[in-house]
Amino acid sequence: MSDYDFDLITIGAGSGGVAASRRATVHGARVAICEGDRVGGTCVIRGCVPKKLLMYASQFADAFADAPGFGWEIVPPSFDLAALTAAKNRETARLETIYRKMLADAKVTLLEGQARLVDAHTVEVGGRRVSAGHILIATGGTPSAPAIDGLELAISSNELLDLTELPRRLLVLGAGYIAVEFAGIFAGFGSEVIQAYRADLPLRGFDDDIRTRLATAMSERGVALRPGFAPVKLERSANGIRCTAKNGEVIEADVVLSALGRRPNTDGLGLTEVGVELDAKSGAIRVSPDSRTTVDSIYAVGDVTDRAALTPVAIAEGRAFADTVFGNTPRVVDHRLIATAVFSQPSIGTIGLSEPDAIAAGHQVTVFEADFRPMKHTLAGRTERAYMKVIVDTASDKVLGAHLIGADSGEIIQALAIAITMGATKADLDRTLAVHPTSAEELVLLRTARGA
Ligand SMILES: Cc1cc2nc3c(=O)[nH]c(=O)nc-3n(C[C@H](O)[C@H](O)[C@H](O)COP(=O)(O)OP(=O)(O)OC[C@H]3O[C@@H](n4cnc5c(N)ncnc54)[C@H](O)[C@@H]3O)c2cc1C
Ligand SMILES: NC(=O)c1ccc[n+]([C@@H]2O[C@H](COP(=O)([O-])OP(=O)(O)OC[C@H]3O[C@@H](n4cnc5c(N)ncnc54)[C@H](O)[C@@H]3O)[C@@H](O)[C@H]2O)c1
Repeated sequence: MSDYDFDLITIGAGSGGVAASRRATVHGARVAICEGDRVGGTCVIRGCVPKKLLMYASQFADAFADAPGFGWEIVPPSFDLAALTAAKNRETARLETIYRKMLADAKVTLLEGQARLVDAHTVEVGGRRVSAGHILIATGGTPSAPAIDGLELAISSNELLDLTELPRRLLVLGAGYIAVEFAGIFAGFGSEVIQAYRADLPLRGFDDDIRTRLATAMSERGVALRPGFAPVKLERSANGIRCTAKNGEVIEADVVLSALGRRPNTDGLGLTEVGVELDAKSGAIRVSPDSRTTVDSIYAVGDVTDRAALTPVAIAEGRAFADTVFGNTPRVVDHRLIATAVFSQPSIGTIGLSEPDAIAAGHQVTVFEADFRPMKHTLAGRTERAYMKVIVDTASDKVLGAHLIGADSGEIIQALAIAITMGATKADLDRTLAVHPTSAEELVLLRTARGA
């Protein structure tokens, strides 16, 4: 028995913190977890889960619009955001109860309150001091607020998820995951959505063939895209909120969503005081590949380290930490091959290198692509197309990246990710029998290289 109260104190009961804490108890560690808000963290309470529930709700708009093509007669449907928000709140409350039970079942002590480091082994939380051999920082991130005059008039995704009244006009600022997902969701609900962003296309860093098709699909679905719009000022107007761009362009809306990125939650934790270094630019905790900070007894995982702000990554980092420190099985998470989905409408699934990144990494590439109208859209009368792109290393035939946009891409990419993580070659895709009739079968029917 050590002199410490616990073997591990985790700060933050979100995706990474809960996963690490539970895994540490499997290895016999005595664990406490501190949480200053709701157990479950961003993903469960104000991120992935409620967002996906809202996305499902939004997709009924497509179903109603498509149904007459399949013989259904639809009386004009109506939508009640207050009813949806209440249902969503019930579900997140249910999940929070499950998370609390999971911690209790694993014998993880929950210490409620904002935690702060006192020294390399001591944490203060809820007016009490507790000590541990190791401390894990898993405090996640929070919406960032760049220096834009009057930005406090805008709301973040946290508040948008709790609206009970549908805005007639919604202005979405930004073009990352959160911006495109919520622009699509609220357009489906029936709001007039304008999405304004600095770049030419949404989703910087994604393959350009996906970005251009997303912009087309969003515009066709009624989201008014305003590229080249760098917001500098928000102010109240007679009819709502007026947002002005650097070039003088003005957009007016009833509600403005600021989706201008997220920053690591490090304020007030006492990190630098005990010697934990932060990255000067991002403010994230600096960690080694095995999640160790600049203080030996303190580790950090998840969004607070700004490696890849995704739930499965936070969970994997948390478990790898626990296995390394308490399970005598040193291992690190490979951040090079991360599959991800953007729940835009239509959704995007992607893994591996984009075409420019593959070329920049020194690969000679062969590109295979399929651009087609999904079968369901024929009777529905939709013009929207689906697109799949597979990037292959010409010399080794290995698949370097796959990029999909179209219905169910967020689902399809998970199965493809298994093959690509195993090192699949294009020949492996070619010898796989198709599942017919599906959209996903196009992935094993790609015969002609682009430009061939
Ligand atoms: C709108 C939205 C949608 C998203 N959708 C997806 C998605 O579809 N798929 C996906 O993979 N990812 C998604 N993400 C990202 C995902 O939610 C995060 O990557 C993930 O939650 C990170 O987990 P974490 O453990 O690092 O932090 P978090 O889950 O943020 O947990 C951190 C916890 O620490 C607590 N905390 C902070 N400071 C203290 C303190 N001083 N004392 C005590 N407790 C503290 C917080 O209250 C919080 O509960 C989304 C994020 C947002 C905002
Ligand atoms: N489906 C998913 O997996 C999912 C969904 C939501 C969020 N997330 C995670 O959360 C992270 C954060 O998402 P996000 O959308 O908030 O951030 P992001 O970093 O993806 O996008 C931020 C956007 O804000 C813009 N921006 C930043 N500062 C600006 C300024 N001063 N003026 C104008 N524009 C500015 C950027 O150019 C970009 O378009 C994502 O990177 C992702 O890892 C994942």
